[in-house]
Amino acid sequence: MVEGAIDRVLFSEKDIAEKVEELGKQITKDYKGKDLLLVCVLKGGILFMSDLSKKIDLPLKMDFIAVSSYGDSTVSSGVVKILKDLDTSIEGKDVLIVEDIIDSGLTLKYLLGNLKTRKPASLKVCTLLDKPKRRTVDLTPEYCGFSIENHFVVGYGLDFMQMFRNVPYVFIPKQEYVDKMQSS
Ligand SMILES: O=P(O)(O)OC[C@H]1O[C@H](OP(=O)(O)OP(=O)(O)O)[C@H](O)[C@@H]1O
Ligand code: HPA
Ligand SMILES: [Mg+2]
Repeated sequence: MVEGAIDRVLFSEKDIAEKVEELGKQITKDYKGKDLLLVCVLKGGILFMSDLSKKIDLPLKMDFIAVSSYGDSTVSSGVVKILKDLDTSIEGKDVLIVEDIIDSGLTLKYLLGNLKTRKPASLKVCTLLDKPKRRTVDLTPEYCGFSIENHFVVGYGLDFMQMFRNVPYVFIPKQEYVDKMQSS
């Protein structure tokens, strides 16, 4: 069913699993002895956070925040809204934000600014994908799975019109498919 929507698979399940393992090992080293709190940025970060957390061999906590700037569009509106806030205080904690993708950087810029005011001991970012050429604000993640060109990508948490988040790999959708869905 998904096949009809795919132009090209960018990262296979195996590519992703290997990268997640590598990132998990690095984070395990870097956060040893710290009070690690993973903050998943919903909804896109859910699959990555779930897999990544299993590869971090440390006691850690998790919390979730939901923000939105895209809605059903493939272009950021530039206006970021908190749809669901964290359940707990992050004061004194070593916070690692887990994102599926950094595109313009507007979502993260807003989140970093907002979370910084809550006095975490440290605040860093781990993203599966990064599109550095699309950046409109200056921002570099401490941990990044793959740097990609300016493609709209879908799968492994990333949606197109809220669909395909459950696809276990990352793909570029066919332009005809995107156009057809957006016009219907
Ligand atoms: O760097 P930016 O241009 O801000 O784009 C990146 C953000 O946009 C997407 O989320 P979206 O707001 O679409 O919500 P979702 O995670 O629920 O899909 C994605 O998951 C990132 O959070
Ligand atoms: O390439 C993307 N795909 C899906 N959602 C996104 N949000 C920002 N960039 C993207
Ligand atoms: Mg998101």
